[in-house]
Amino acid sequence: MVELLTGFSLLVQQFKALYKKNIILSWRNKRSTFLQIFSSFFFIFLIFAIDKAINSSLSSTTSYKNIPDPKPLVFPPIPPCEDKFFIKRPCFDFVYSGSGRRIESIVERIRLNNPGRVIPADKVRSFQTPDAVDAWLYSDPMHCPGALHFVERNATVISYGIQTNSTSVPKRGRYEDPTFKFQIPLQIAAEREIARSLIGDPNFSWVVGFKEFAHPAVRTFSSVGTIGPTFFLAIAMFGFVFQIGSLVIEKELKLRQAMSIMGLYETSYWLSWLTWEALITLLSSLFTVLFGMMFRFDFFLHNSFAVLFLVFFLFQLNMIGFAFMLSTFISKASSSTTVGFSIFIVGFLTQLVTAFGWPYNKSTKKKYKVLWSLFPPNLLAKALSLLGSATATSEDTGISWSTLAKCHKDDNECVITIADIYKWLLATFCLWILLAIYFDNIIPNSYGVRKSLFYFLRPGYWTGRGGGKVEEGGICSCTSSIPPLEDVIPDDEDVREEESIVKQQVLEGSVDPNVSVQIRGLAKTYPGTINIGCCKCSKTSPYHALKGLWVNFAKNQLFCLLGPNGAGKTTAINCLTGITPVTAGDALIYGYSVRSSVGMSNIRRIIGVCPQFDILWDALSGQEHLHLFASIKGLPPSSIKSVAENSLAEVRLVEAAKMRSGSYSGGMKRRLSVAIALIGDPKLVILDEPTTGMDPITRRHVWDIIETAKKGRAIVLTTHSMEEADILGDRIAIMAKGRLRCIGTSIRLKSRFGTGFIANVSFIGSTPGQTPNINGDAVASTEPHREAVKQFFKYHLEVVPKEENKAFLTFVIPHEKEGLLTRFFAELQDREREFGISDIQLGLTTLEEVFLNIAKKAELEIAVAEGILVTLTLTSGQSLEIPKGARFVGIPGTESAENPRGLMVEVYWEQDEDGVLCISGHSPETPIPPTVQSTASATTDLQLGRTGTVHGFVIDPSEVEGPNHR
Ligand SMILES: Nc1ncnc2c1ncn2[C@@H]1O[C@H](COP(=O)(O)OP(=O)(O)OP(=O)(O)O)[C@@H](O)[C@H]1O
Repeated sequence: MVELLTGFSLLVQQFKALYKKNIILSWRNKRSTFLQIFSSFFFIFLIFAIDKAINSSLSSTTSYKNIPDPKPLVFPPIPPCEDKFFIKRPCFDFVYSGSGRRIESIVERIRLNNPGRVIPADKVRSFQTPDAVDAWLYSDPMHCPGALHFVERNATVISYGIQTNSTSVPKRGRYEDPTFKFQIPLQIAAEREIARSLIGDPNFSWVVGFKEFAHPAVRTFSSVGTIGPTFFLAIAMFGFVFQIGSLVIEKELKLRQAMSIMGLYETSYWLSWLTWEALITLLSSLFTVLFGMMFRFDFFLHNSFAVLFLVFFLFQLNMIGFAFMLSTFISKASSSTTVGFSIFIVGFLTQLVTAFGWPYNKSTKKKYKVLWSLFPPNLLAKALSLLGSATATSEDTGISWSTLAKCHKDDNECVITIADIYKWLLATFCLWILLAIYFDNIIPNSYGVRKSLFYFLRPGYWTGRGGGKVEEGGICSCTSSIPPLEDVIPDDEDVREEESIVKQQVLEGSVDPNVSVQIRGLAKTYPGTINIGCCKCSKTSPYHALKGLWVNFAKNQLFCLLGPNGAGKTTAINCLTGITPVTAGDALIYGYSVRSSVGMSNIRRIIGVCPQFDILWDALSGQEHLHLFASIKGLPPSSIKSVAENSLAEVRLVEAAKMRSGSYSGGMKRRLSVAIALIGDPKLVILDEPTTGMDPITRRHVWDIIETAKKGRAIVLTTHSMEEADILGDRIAIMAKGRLRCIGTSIRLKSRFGTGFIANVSFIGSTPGQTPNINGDAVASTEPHREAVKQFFKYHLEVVPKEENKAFLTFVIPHEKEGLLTRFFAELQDREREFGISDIQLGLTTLEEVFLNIAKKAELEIAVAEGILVTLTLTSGQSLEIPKGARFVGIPGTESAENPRGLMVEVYWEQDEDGVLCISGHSPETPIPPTVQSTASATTDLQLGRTGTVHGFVIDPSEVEGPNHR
């Protein structure tokens, strides 16, 4: 036997294998990995394009340009009113108030002497008083950019006033400056003409020049700092959505569960994802900064490379941690895009709020800052705004490693620095990871299993001794009380005997060395839950899926568990593999208890499981699956390759070894699952319906593999194929409704539960060659023959037909009549012509029949216990209400002189595809035999039912068939 790795070396091996799996998955999913790493190029290009558009709209403003040597602006003219942004036509270049000849002449000269353009007379409007101007401006807004108010005080004094619309109005991204555009030209014109008028020289030289400061270009708008947060959030969203998707899909497809059963350490699992995503994030951040530099943004060129890189890296890492945490709440991978989109929208809005200065200012309380900083996009917005304002002008040197913890010298509202943001991002990242692990443990998994809210307070959790204790049901739902399980003594003698052997061994504390698994009264009740929703409460009642199993599985043997759907087979397997906790009882696997966490971790090392549904990664090949599971199992690294090769050869997948399992056929997937279950030489192999979906050739091949695998180990197999059970099973048990109904070898079951021999008699005139005429004469002619044959069977073998129709009769002949059969059939054959028989078929009972009988019996048991009534419609048209499952039913009111005890029918029951019992037909009405005690007169069941239907009365089959008849 191979020595498996343990402890730290196993953890490292598992980590490496999972890390490799993540690399392969990312490589096979190139498009999303490419987007994760390089999407920054696209977004930075967008920022670049937006920046260019903004720059071109700002290029006409002087603040944008470097002005080392400003030009003087001489005689700025009064512009035409149409030049004003947003003007209503007709408009006036200016209006004025004041009266008198001198004022009129001043206005006249302003018009005529306007530099470069004479202002037309109809473009100037006069008013008597300033109040009149105001009234006009108020009632006709936006028809004029400025007004002059003249007052002639005396011959040497003329005063004037100016009004302009000081609102700076934007147009196509530019702003109008009313002071320079309207106010100053009006002022110069008014003063010039007043001076000339007072001096009396109309040509008096009046030169006024304006000159702005020499200044470097000022970038009051940082594209990266302003629109960057949204774009960089979008970049991070790729990684965020892919990460949630990857984690949830492994949960949804139960891949994680499968790895856990194989003995996967949680630490390896989380570490493998974390380190891989950290690497992708690192590359993505590196390229973000490099692309930013490539597009020559001051933001990227002037701030230190390391500072920028850390901002993007820590932010994206934080988002990955956030994704880890959110993934614990999501159960469907398809929801990850919706979650990502919602986070993006919320992030966009909160980043807007952050950009407006809230809550990172001195007046906002600290608690709001703390709360706000818990959402990573807000920290990014703040960091980018700090880095943006640190590179606003060419004078600003940006933020370097040494100024990381310092506020910008002009920032009076500085409450947070880049260094603080780093600390916040790191701290919240750790918080998300811890919360992810915590929620992962306390939120019920797909089997409804979770740990208690305070599981981490148990010392056993940290020491590995007793920390595996789990609970069932949601956190916000209370489980209803579980009704006790009644102690039922099994009907079947073999099951009773098996139970007493196990109980005896438990009592004596003796361990049979030939026993691999000892199941000791294993019971499983799924707790009913009361889910308290916002509008209504939903309640489910507890369900006893396993009602106390006592059984030993021997070594070197295949134990086959059969049972109808819902019998509890998978539940039993899940209890053995630790997927679901047991409610009562225990199971020892090679001496280790499934109830103890230490026992369970030992069990995981010695079992291999092929689950009911294939649990495989579509993107991994068969070979990669085997390498991964062999590593998780702890096989020494040197042996993994050869073990995988042998396994592939065993299941005939060598040629498909390198093909992705997504392209495997159903049968190939099942074979791969069987190979995974057998890897690492497990001492107990559990195969849950391993041959489902296989063609007969492949199935036979897998049977060979299983047969070979029996040596040296115990195998538990569940199947719905009776042939498979018959061929492979050394011991077979049939379960129904959570209990073992029978146990033993195939032959024993057939002889005990098989109905014996089945004889099928068909009649001349009913076969295709002898099709009856349209009136059914030929069929009608079989009636006397059928009666004669029935009498013949009744007389010689004491059997009545199990099934009959116009074409044939089916008789079940019990085993004890075996001795009479040779003579009986010889005679029947001799009288074939006389009886109008066309064919006689005789067959042995099959395991399938045993199965159907047991399943039906269990169903009847439940039906009788529940006392459900169903309606039986007789051929006469009369309806009877009878208990579900009743076989012989007496018809009330049929007593006559001829039949003093009345008439009865035998009801035939069958199970539909859901296993529910329904009536398939009934025998002709026959007189109730005198041996029957319970008749209509003896029962009180004669009254009319609720619906007015008559109740039939149940007759004990033993009274009809006699005590020896089964
Ligand atoms: N998590 C659960 N919560 C409540 N009831 C459950 C749960 N899992 C299984 N059951 C119920 O327990 C019963 C046994 O289910 P189980 O899956 O063990 O049957 P099975 O014998 O494996 O059937 P199949 O042949 O269809 O696989 C079923 O009635 C099922 O509805």
